Amino acid sequence: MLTAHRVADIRAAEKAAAASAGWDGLMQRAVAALTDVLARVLPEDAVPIVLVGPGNNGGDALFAAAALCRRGRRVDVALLDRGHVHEAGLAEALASGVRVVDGPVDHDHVVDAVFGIGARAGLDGRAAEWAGWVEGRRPFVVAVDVPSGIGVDDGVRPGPSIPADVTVTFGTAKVGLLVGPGGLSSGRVLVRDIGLAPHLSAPAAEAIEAGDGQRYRSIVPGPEAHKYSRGVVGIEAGSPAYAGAAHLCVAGAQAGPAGMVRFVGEPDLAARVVDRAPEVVAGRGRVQAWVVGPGGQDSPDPLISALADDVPVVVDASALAHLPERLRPDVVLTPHAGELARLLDVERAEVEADPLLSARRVVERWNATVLLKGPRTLVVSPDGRVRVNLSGTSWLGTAGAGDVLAGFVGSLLASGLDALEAASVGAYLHGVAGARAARGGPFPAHVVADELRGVLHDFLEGTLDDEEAR
Ligand SMILES: NC(=O)C1=CN([C@@H]2O[C@H](COP(=O)(O)OP(=O)(O)OC[C@H]3O[C@@H](n4cnc5c(N)ncnc54)[C@H](O)[C@@H]3O)[C@@H](O)[C@H]2O)[C@@H](O)CC1
Ligand SMILES: [K+]
Repeated sequence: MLTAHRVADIRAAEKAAAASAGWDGLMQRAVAALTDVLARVLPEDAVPIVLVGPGNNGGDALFAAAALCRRGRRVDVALLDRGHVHEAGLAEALASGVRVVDGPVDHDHVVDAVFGIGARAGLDGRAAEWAGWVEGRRPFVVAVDVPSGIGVDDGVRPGPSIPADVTVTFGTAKVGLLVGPGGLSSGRVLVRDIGLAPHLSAPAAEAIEAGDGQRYRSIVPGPEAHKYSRGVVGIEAGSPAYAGAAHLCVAGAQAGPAGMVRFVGEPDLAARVVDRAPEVVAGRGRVQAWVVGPGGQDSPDPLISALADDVPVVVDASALAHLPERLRPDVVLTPHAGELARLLDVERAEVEADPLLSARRVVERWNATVLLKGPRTLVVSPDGRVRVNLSGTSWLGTAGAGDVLAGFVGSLLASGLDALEAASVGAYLHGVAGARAARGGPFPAHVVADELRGVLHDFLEGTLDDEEAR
C-alpha cells in the first residue's frame, strides 16, 4: 500500500526522527536518495538546471547537485533569491563545480527544488516565470519532494505550477501528490525512505499497489464454499434506452468473486440478459449486495427497494438522482465529477479543482462511502479513510466502463469486503484491466469485463506486474 500523509504529520515525524538522526542526518538521507534518482533518470551527458528556492527543499537539491558534479557531471543552478538560500548547500555546490546561472535557457532537464512541504499553493514572481518557461519548453522535470505550486495537502493548483515527470518524495507520499490537479502534475511518484516510518501517524490517504493482493485473500472461496457462501449480487440496471448497461453491469459482476448474479428489470430486458449470460437468475431473491442505477429509468424505486434489504448497495448513474436524506457507510455512491457536482449543486469545475474536498462534502452530507470516478478515482469513507486509485489508462474514458465497474464493485461487496475496500479494490483492478485491454489499442467496455477475471487472479496470486498497473 502506498501511503500519503499531511504536512503537519510529516513535520511531527521528522521532528521525532531528528531526535535520533539529527536534522543534518535526515537531510543527508534525503540528499542521498535524491542524488541516486537523479543519477539514474537524467542522461549522463545532459546538463540539467536545478531551480532552487529559499528553504531546505532547495538545500536538498544543492547538496545533490554537488554530489552529481563530484561524479563528473555538469550541473547548472538558478537561485530564486540569492538573499534566501540554503547557504551550506550553496557553498558545497560551488566548491564542487556547479555553475550558477540566471535562469533556465535551453535546458531539457529540470530539477524543481523551488518549494517543498513548506509551500503555499500557487507561484508568483520569478517562480511563476520559471513555471511559464517550463510550460513553453516542456523539458523533463524531476520534482524534489513535491512539484512546486501545488497544494501539498490537497493537490489544488490555484495558479502557475511546475508539473513533473518524476517526483522523488521523502519518507511518505504527500496527499497532494496523489489527488486532484496535483496528482496529475506529479508524474511518477518515487517514495524514498529517510527513517520516518516508525514516527508516522495513520496515513491521510492510501493507494493500492500490485503487491497488495495478499490482503484480500478472504474473497477466494475456501474448500467448504458454495455459491451462496460466496455471496449473491443483485442488479437492477438498464432500460429500453440503455439496454447495454444491464449487460455490462452483469459482465462486471460476473468477473468478480460473488457466486451468483440476480437481475431485476422489465421482462424483455431480463430475458435478453439471461440469453447473453445464462448463469444469471432473473427476479428478486436474497442478495448480499445490490447494484442499482446503471443505464436505469429515472425512478426512485430501485434504490428504495435495495435499501430496504439492509445489505450494501452500489448507487450509480440514474439512481444518484434519488438519494434519500441520509444513507449508511455500506452504501457506495459512484458519481463522476459531473454527477457529484449535481449532488452538491456546484459547477463541475469546482469538483475537478478540489476533488477530495468535494467528495468529503458528499460523504458528510449523506453518511455514505463515495467513489468519485475520474483520472484519479477517489474513495472516501465516512470513517475518514481515503483511497486514491493510481491504476488505469485514459482509454477507460469509454461508454459503459462505469457500468462494468459498478457491477464489479457490487460483486466485491457481496463477497464480504467492506465498502471502502470493495470500492478501492474494484477501482484499482478495473484500472489495471483497462490498461491491459489498451495494449491492443482502443477497446469497448465489455473487453474490460473480459480482462477483469485474469487481473483479479493475478492480483490475488501476487503475480500482477507493477509496471502495467500504473
Ligand atoms: N524537515 C526535515 O526534516 C527535512 C526536510 N527536507 C526537505 O525540506 C523541505 C521542507 O523545507 P522547508 O521547511 O524549508 O520548506 P520549503 O523548502 O518548502 O521552503 C519554504 C519557504 O518558501 C516560502 N514559500 C513557500 N511557498 C511559497 C510560495 N508559493 N511563494 C513564495 N514563497 C513561498 C516559505 O515562506 C518558506 O520560507 C522538504 O520538502 C524536503 O525537501 C529533507 O531534507 C528531509 C529532512
Ligand atoms: K519542489
